[in-house]
Amino acid sequence: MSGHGTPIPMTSRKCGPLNGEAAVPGDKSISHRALIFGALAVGETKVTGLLEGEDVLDTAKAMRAFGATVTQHGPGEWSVNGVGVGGFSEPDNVIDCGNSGTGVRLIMGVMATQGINATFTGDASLNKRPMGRVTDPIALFGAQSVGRSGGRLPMTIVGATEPVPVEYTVPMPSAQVKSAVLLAGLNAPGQTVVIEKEATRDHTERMLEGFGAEISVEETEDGRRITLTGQPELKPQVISVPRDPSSAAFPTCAATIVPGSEVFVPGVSQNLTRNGIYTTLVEMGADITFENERLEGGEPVADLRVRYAETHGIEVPPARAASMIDEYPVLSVVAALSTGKTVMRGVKELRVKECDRIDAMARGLRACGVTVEEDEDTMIVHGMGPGGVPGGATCESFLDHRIAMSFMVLGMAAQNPVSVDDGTPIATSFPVFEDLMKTLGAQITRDNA
Ligand SMILES: O=C(O)C1=C[C@@H](OP(=O)(O)O)[C@@H](O)[C@H](O)C1
Ligand SMILES: C=C(OP(=O)(O)O)C(=O)O
Repeated sequence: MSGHGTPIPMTSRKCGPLNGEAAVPGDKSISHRALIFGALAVGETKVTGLLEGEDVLDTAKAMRAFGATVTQHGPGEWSVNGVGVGGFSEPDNVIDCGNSGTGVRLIMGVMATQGINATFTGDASLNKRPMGRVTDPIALFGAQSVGRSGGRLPMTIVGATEPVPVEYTVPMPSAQVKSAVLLAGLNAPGQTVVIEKEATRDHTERMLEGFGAEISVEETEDGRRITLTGQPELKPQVISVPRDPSSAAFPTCAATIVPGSEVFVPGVSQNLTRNGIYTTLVEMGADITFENERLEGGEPVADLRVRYAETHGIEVPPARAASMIDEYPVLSVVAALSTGKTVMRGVKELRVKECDRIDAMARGLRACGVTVEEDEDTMIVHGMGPGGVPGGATCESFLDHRIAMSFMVLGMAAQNPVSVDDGTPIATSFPVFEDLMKTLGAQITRDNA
């Protein structure tokens, strides 16, 4: 697959103990939202700790194309001069969201009720992902869409000129869909209601409140019922983006499986809608201490101290899936190096990420000598115990950053080197992954350097 320039094959070799500090970049979900909400506020929003990964940079470009002024002042330090709710102008060109499902889906939601049209595209991975989950609800507001068959990008959205508010129950656990509907509701008069049966990451709700919108959340028998009053004036904010718990999962899992390791991972968001991986690792026997728990920019954060531990398989509760959805690939690596089997159910959403993540991990793990069972909604990894994975394969990353990073982590503890055919997608979410892991002691090489 192409989409990120010339592929860069990478290899990770068994290494000695990982030691030191792993200060991972800012949270990707919050970074996208900081730029989008900043673009909808009247005045200047200031952001520090913004993730400068490709996904977020594509959202920054998109916000400029819709009329906001987005400026970088220094590393992670940005400002956004917004145009106000309903103030987007029609872009002159196609909006390319690269590899980012979050970017395209949230932006489609925002522009869908602004009486303008826009055409969206992405890379070879994004153009395969389903957009019907957003175009269905935005049609209720009065927006129209025409894309490729199967609801795929490239796609044009004809925004509603006289949007009506809606009540919508999100049919799958998806923070992107929930957020797209809320963002569309922002420019509809009256109250838009979104119901989610299972709680998903709540950054949109928190940020809407922070920017001054009228929003309430009720826990009901049907799930979380979110009510938003449309057409508020959003007030610019000063946002400090916490470090990304999804990125932090990579050094955390690496330290857990490489004997003798001790790694300090500072300032990681412990938002309950995001921290399922840490609960799961602790249940598996990982040695993680949560130090200096505090609030930063309205998000709970902690410093993690992670030491090597022998881990064992567990049944991961399906109810936890939404809070760790992006971490199953790297969890399956820890599972392979644990004793006993790890059962992951309720994970079919993994099949519609940057690639089919169940299939990608199953293929790569099997090539490395691990037994994996799967069905549509389940992945079961038969652990080979500490040090027990043969490795020695080249795994496909399918334009998926999390798959590429997961196999790099596997290589650190497998008996033989593990390679990926292409490491370039890592730059979408964790551009400093390679350098950071090498500083800790990982042996990662670029094979065509
Ligand atoms: O809203 C967000 O920022 C995200 C939601 C999740 O996607 P879904 O909404 O498709 O589950 C997650 O996988 C993605 O990395 C980021
Ligand atoms: C699924 C992911 O991102 P997105 O849907 O934004 O492409 C991810 O980062 O793991």
